[in-house]
Amino acid sequence: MTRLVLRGARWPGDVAVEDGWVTAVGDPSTVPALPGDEVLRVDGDLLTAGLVNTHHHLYQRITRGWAADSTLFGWLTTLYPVWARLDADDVEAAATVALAELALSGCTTAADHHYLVPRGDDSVFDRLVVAARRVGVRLHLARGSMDLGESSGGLPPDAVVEDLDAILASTERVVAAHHDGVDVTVTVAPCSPFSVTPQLMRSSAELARRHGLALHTHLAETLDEERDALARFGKRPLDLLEDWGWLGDDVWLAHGIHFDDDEVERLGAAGTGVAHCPSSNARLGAGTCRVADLRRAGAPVGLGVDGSASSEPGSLFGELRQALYAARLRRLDPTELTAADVLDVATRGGAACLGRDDVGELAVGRRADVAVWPGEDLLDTPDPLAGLVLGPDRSVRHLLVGGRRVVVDGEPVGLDLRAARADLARRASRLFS
Ligand SMILES: Nc1nc2[nH]c(O)nc2c(=O)[nH]1
Repeated sequence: MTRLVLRGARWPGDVAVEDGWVTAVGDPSTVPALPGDEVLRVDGDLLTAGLVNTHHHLYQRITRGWAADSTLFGWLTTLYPVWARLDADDVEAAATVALAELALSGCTTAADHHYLVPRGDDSVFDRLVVAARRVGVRLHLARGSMDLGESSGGLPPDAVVEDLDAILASTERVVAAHHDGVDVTVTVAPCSPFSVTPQLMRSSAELARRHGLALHTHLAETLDEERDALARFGKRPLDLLEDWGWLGDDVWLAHGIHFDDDEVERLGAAGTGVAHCPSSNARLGAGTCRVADLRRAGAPVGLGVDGSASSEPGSLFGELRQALYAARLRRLDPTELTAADVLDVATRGGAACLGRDDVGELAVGRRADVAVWPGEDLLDTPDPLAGLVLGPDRSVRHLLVGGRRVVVDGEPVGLDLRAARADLARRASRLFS
């Protein structure tokens, strides 16, 4: 197979890619020209490992801007009935646009927590895989689920929850149909403490461990969630999680904001990861994740966009700066999280949350998932990575996933994004007409 060499980058130098893997990184003497090389000039640009998005709800790209000033519970109760009207075509259309936008923002691996199965139609999971293959991004398909409706004390209306047995059977089907652990990785992902039964949490852990799959759920996102857990169970969310057998290094949690010191230590000791979603947390007034404390305690922390209904830009690149700002505001300390720290969270930290050691680093022996960031406006900055994180919003010039070109010259390959957005806008307007 032809070797592809990216030449002329300001950071970290030249990169060679063969058969989907990085085979050399460094100055031109480390990556000498070989006959037959294909060369991609990236003069003055900055290369990073592809960013890893550890939490998203791709379908929510169809409901941007709803319940704009609501808390999580108000936002959810406004949107559940709207989402109940979606069908599998809507989900595929929304996922296609959301994934293309993620790719443009440097994301090569995306975890999608999909817990909405309208009218029991679990072909939505097949459609998410279709969308990911069309765009070319690796998918961690978190088969979400809710089985605690309003009539049983849950937050969601009964119309959007599923039956426990149906959830487990469907999860088995989705694993058999799609899990390969490289391009598509299935995760077992009951939704949140106020939308699931303890039986679903325990059965999901059993199913996941039988197949060697990871577990994912929302936890400690809001004080409303904490009050609900205390009222219904007399326990804090993390204690419930532990009761359900979920405290382990095969688990990562979305948001993970409201942890006390002891809980931070327990998460670190267990190696349980946290998907930090700074824009969504701010948009919903949920709080600020203790990113630096969790990392110091040994818990993997990754970055997540969350759905575009609570994080409208849908840009993983944008979350880098947002994470840095949030951490510094929380502590009133500009050294709390550096640009290098947030890049580490968005790459190696995210990969660790997802249980992967083949992605998340631009290094020999890792998969060739590479983001090429335009660098011409950063030539006057002494620290190009700080300039990248702190600087203006940007999209990738090119994006490689396993050496495949997914974005070229700022455009998704093989997808008419303008037409896909127009189709999605038509579908979205139907929801409020
Ligand atoms: N930010 C979000 N939090 C959630 N909790 C829950 O149960 N669903 C959601 C969601 O869609 N977004």
